[in-house]
Amino acid sequence: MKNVRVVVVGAGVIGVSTAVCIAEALPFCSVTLLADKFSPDTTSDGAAGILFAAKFPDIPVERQKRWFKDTFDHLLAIAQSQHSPEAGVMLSSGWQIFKEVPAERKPFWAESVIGFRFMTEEELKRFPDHKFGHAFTTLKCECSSYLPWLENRFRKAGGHVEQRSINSLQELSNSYDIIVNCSGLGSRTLVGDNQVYPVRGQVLKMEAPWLQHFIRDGDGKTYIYPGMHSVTVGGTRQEEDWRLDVDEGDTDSILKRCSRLEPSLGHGKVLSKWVGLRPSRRNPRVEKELVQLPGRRVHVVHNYGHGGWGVTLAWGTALDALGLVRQCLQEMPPQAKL
Ligand SMILES: Cc1cc2nc3c(=O)[nH]c(=O)nc-3n(C[C@H](O)[C@H](O)[C@H](O)COP(=O)(O)OP(=O)(O)OC[C@H]3O[C@@H](n4cnc5c(N)ncnc54)[C@H](O)[C@@H]3O)c2cc1C
Ligand SMILES: O=C([O-])CC(=O)C(=O)O
Repeated sequence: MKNVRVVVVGAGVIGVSTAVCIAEALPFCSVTLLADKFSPDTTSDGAAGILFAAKFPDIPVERQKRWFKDTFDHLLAIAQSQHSPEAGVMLSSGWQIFKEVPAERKPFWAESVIGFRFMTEEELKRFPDHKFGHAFTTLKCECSSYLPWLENRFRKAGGHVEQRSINSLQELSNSYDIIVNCSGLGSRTLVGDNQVYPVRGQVLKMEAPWLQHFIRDGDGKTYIYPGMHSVTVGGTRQEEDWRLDVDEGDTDSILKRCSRLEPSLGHGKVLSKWVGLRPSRRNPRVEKELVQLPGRRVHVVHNYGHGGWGVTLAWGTALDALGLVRQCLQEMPPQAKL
């Protein structure tokens, strides 16, 4: 019998991953995935989905390495299985190039990706504005395929899905024993966290099937990511910019910057343009608290604020959130679990 009621708020890559981890690991819990937007309408759906991350300042690097590696290993198994095309997960090789040698020449995730090395002088000749680079094989996880695939896995594990918007956690406190908050930028209003803010990103999908290797400028503003059906080119990182409409000035700038790195893009065709708001925060919030709501104290597990690295860290932080849910269960009085 299912006797503990858990609700996961948010159906982007963080919420769906977290819901799957809980539903599969804790079969005695009844798990509901509740969100106002599902795939294909979440921020996660438009992400390039490359597994790559910058370091958060205040989280022990060992924990960040685990988040990266747990996600990498989980997605690598999918990329190397018959599920790869349906789940939209594939291996992706290429270069990250720098105009100046970065302070940390080797990123913290270098051991987690495949075949990480510094680029040779010969390879760098292709990029005359750049003087240093990384060559490696990582993964690309296309959420417009991955999220429906993962939602299906959630349903198979007995999970329930509900589409609606909530204005406060209080609306859930009578119906659920544990609330897991994966609402991304929505946490600003849902739990009043002003530390989470938007970083606007615009990308284009292009038809250029001859491109097979990714190229990313180390400043994170210009990148070319070949995918399963098109090439994602970008981008922008505009802090505190809430505009969701396509900016044609950004489109021109993206095409100009990317064509400088890969001149053959001039022969590609723009298929679509997209804007998303990264749910950015100085550090992601992956922690639990006991919240006093009118008439009831409720366990809340937070998992949001992954900025530009949500796809990269989704499975790893979902496993941490699962661990926090287990802790909540241990702290609950026995009758609450009946
Ligand atoms: C242009 C661009 C490119 C990117 N490329 C990459 C990349 O290559 N690699 C990478 O790792 N990351 C990338 N990212 C970052 C990535 O998209 C985010 O980190 C990730 O999508 C965050 O996932 P999330 O589930 O927290 O948020 P979201 O996908 O925004 O989901 C939030 C969910 O919460 C729900 N919600 C919010 N408030 C409420 C409420 N009050 N009631 C009910 N439901 C609510 C929403 O409906 C939604 O379902 C990119 C982002 C952008 C914009
Ligand atoms: O930075 C990148 O290479 C892609 C990405 O994660 C983003 O645009 O947020």
